[in-house]
Amino acid sequence: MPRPPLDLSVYLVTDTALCGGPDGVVTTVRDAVAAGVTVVQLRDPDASEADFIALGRALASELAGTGVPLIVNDRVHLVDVIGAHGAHVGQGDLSIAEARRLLGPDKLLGLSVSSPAQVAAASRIPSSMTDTPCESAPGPIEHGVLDYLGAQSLHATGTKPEAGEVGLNVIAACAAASPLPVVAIGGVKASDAADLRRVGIDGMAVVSAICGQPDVTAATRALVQAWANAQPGVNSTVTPPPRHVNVLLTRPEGAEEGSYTAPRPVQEDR
Ligand SMILES: Cc1ncc(COP(=O)(O)OP(=O)(O)O)c(N)n1
Ligand SMILES: Cc1ncsc1CCOP(=O)(O)O
Ligand SMILES: [Mg+2]
Repeated sequence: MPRPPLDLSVYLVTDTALCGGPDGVVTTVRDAVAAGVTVVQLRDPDASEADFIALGRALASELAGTGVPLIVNDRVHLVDVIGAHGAHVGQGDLSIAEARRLLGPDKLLGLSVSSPAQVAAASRIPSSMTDTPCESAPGPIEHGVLDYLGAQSLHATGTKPEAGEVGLNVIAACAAASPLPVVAIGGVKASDAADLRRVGIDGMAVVSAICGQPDVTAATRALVQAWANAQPGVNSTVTPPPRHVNVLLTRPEGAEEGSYTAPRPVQEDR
């Protein structure tokens, strides 16, 4: 089943320590969503499995009825346990084939990239995802395996120093190379909105621009306003809607659940 289109414009990635603990994460998410955040990712690499599940469930219940999807960082196997809408994985995490197998066809899946080469690699077809492997065949992006990319890092950031910094030109090249929406992450502030929209990025993923801010509502509104005021560039995939909306993953009769075959385009509007 095709997933609904995603509004990535102001994408909050949580940080439990910066928010002052799990209760602070819930409060931050509540205020940020009320102020216009469009996606929430639960990220807590240090949490125990039990604490991660408890916080995830609290966020799922907080987000119920808001239309804002909850994305689980790294721990794809917990998406259903938590009642989340999808997962985000990086280059060093489990493969997108395995992530999609665990998620099934209806959940959202994002992948981190740091270069146009990684966007291209995500577009190459793993033989596990098709019964007709072929060099020129469409890859996971066209197959609807992925929903969006997270391009990192715009700026060096104290939140994740090891992520480094690639700068605006590389972020722009990732957007240009991608048929999927791309959200930028890494030191992103409201003042980056104009540059990011101009080069075709579809949203701003932030941790410290919201988490730990003295006024989460005001900080979020500043991001939302900056994004709304910025002009979209030529590569933006926001308008018209992303192609993946029109791609259907099919499971042949008798095939094991979670196994995938080539998608069937159900509508072509681009
Ligand atoms: C939206 C978004 N983009 C990139 C990342 C980074 O993911 P990853 O490279 O796997 O690093 P960790 O976050 O797992 O430390 C992200 N989380 N979200
Ligand atoms: C999770 C992650 N991945 C790349 S940079 C980053 C952290 C971004 O945090 P901040 O928005 O505070 O710079
Ligand atoms: Mg990861």
